[in-house]
Amino acid sequence: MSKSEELFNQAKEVIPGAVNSPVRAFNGVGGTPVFVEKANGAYFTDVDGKDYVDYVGSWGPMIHGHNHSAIREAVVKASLNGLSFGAPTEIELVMARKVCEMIPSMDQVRMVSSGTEATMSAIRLARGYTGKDKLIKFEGCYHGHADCLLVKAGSGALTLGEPTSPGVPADFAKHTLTAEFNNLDSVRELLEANPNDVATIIVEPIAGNMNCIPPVAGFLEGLRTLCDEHGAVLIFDEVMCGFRVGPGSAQALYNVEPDLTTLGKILGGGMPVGAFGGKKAIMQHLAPAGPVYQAGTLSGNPIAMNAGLASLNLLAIQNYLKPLYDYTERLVRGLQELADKHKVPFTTNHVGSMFGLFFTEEKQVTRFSQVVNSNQERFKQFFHGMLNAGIYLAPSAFEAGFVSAAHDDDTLEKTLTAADSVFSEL
Ligand SMILES: Cc1ncc(COP(=O)(O)O)c(C=O)c1O
Ligand SMILES: NCC(=O)CCC(=O)O
Repeated sequence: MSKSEELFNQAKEVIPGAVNSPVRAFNGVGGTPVFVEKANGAYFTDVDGKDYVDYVGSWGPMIHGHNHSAIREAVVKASLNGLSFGAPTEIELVMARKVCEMIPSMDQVRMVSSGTEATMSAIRLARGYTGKDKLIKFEGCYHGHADCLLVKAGSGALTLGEPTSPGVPADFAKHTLTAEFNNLDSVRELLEANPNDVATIIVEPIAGNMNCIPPVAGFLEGLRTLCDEHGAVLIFDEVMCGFRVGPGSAQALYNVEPDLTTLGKILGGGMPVGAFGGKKAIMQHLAPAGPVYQAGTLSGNPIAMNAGLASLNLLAIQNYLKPLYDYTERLVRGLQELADKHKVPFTTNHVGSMFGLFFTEEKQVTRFSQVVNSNQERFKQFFHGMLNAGIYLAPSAFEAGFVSAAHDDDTLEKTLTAADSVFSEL
């Protein structure tokens, strides 16, 4: 038995499903999750000493590669002054200015400790600001595990077959309306059927929790217009795509300004950080400036802020993201060529350094239903073949993949060599 298997069996005794977050389990692909010992650059090493080229990157934060010296040094240096104070610090001001400067639609920002807290708080704020209760989200989008957002959710909820979680009271879920991603008519219908009731529309501007689906032309612009027409707050959940598709995030890439933005992952450089922010007129409703309550013992934690600032500062380096985009393009093109060579029905999506792989006859995937109908069995075989060859992809067909600044020609060659052999056996 491998050490991972041994640890997995022991962990099942004291941790539900042996993991502290369901997506880490291999329920969607079968088998035993790999227990990690350490990580460096584009690789991690498991407890049995095997190295993997990592395309999960801790589910997004590791855009600079694992164990980046600038971030590690920022953490070590900050830790010498104490770990948490529960009182304001200068680094919080520096970090807030940095975020608002990089994302100009954000006049003000509040730091939290996870993406879940960010979206949950942004929704409460939108409801408090508008005095309305209903929200619109999109089937297959995941915004963390707050009750009102675990309705037809993506990511692990979808992988485990419980997109609407038991434990969410029907009285809460009834305020959550779900539309189809990339389908403006489905949103318009909901708004018309619920006049003056919709507080907010929350969307991942690039869907990354139902595999990877970019917005079709006009979709985000259309949401902006519909929100303006119906007095609803537009929230872009950029927890995943924020800073990954450009320093200004998806809203800069597509040139559409939301009212509120939620952030996480890259924002903390690997430490637990989330944030929400946006127009001052809305943010001023937040306690203690206004009446909508939101709080956190460790919010704005000095170690996390220093790690996050180091992460954001790296993104400011000239042309920093270009090599990641080039790598991602070469990766998906290479995989497509190999799939074609071995006559495996397959297509890909990518934006910036996010990508999605689909085992399907469809030429282009733009809708949730196409993802759900793609060949899950093929994905599982592909996943395990790649894992065996030392290439770590997300253990689910409903997750985006990520490239980091540490991926290079060598990791690309390893990946494509492995894929050539795995596709040949599908
Ligand atoms: C788009 C999006 N929003 C919110 C979340 C929730 O963030 P967290 O897991 O940090 O709570 C995630 C990922 O988990 C995400 O991908
Ligand atoms: N795309 C899925 C996530 O980012 C979630 C990570 C987690 O729940 O551990």
